[in-house]
Amino acid sequence: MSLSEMTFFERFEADILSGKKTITIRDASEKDYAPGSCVQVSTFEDNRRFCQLRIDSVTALEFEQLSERHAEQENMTLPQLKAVIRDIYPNTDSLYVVAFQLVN
Ligand SMILES: CC(=O)Nc1ccn([C@@H]2O[C@H](CO)[C@@H](O)[C@H]2O)c(=O)n1
Repeated sequence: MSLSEMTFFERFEADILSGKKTITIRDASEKDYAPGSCVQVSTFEDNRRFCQLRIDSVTALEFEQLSERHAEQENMTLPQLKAVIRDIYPNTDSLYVVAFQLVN
């Protein structure tokens, strides 16, 4: 996927648009987003564009370092966040926290 595009599962759309979700945690395939750049955001399921985000930072993180702070920024509990990440990325512990803000 291009570095000016990002997809999210549709179930997170409302939290992103309301500003409740301000990070996403990805694997190494998405670690190269450039801080300061804007990305077009679409749903994973039907590729429907729903917003633009500005990338604030991309920070390496091991699964075991996931904290309550990350969960808060995901609008989840820590056990929920860990379960979601294990589900999406069952085969790696090397993750990246992508912090963003909504454009407009
Ligand atoms: C659709 C796609 O390509 N990939 C992903 C990967 C992750 N995420 C979300 O980021 C957080 C931490 O992983 C959680 O909120 C995840 O559900 C997502 O929505 N879409």
